[in-house]
Amino acid sequence: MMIPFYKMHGLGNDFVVMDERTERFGLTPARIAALSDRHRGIGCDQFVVLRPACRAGADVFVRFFNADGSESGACGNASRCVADLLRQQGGGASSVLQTQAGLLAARIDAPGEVTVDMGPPALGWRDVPLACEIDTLHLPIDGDPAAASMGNPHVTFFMTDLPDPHEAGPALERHPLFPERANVGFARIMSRGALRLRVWERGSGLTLACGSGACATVVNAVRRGLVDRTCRVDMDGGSLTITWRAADDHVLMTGPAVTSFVGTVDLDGYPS
Ligand SMILES: N[C@@H](CCC[C@H](N)C(=O)O)C(=O)O
Repeated sequence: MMIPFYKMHGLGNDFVVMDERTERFGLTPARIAALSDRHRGIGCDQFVVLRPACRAGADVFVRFFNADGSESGACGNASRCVADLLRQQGGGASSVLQTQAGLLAARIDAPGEVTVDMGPPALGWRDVPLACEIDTLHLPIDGDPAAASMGNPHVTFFMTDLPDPHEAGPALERHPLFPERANVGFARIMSRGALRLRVWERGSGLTLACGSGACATVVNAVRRGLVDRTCRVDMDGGSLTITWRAADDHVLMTGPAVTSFVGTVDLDGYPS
């Protein structure tokens, strides 16, 4: 069964996008993990599945899966890519994405440049979630990290020297305090308006950029009084501009969305 897909990326955080709006392809977690494999499959950090929207006002229902086949409620970089894909397919300059974490409004600022309203962060211990009642601004873990949910769980370490995320990332992702695992951000404050970030992503490992991680890091940095509400986030793959709007508590993320190529894949060669 030959199935079309889009290969897209936001700052090098790369995606396979499959459109199941008219037909289902049997995309089980095992099949998604196999397709995401960089050596034996197509290869991507996240696998994105489009389905028909079932909420009023939404244009499409978007599901995000990590390279290991696990599902996430949010993916900032992929949200920008899907909004730009809808534009390429004849949609307008704005769209509404239905996700597991709620409705996200997206606006095309220019072709390939997108702002997504990622909604308000969730800052309660149950929201992240954490395993027990703890102040999310100071977790009892070496390095005094903070936690926040942007529809997915993030923990942020503020440091003067950034470590190699491969060293501490895997153990922190599965720390007992995070019952659903966590995305682990290592951030260095550069000024009130800029920070440097590397993220070890739950289910995918180190990526070149993490949109929801950039949002969570700015939220945590603002809560700690370290940066202003609009902040540039520099990652290995490039920069995003994040604004945590005081008026309504929403987090806005602006950055690029790129289509690398369109292809087809024979799904019969992959486990079902
Ligand atoms: N790359 C993403 C986040 C993808 C999901 C994450 N790994 C999770 O499991 O929550 C982004 O750009 O936000």
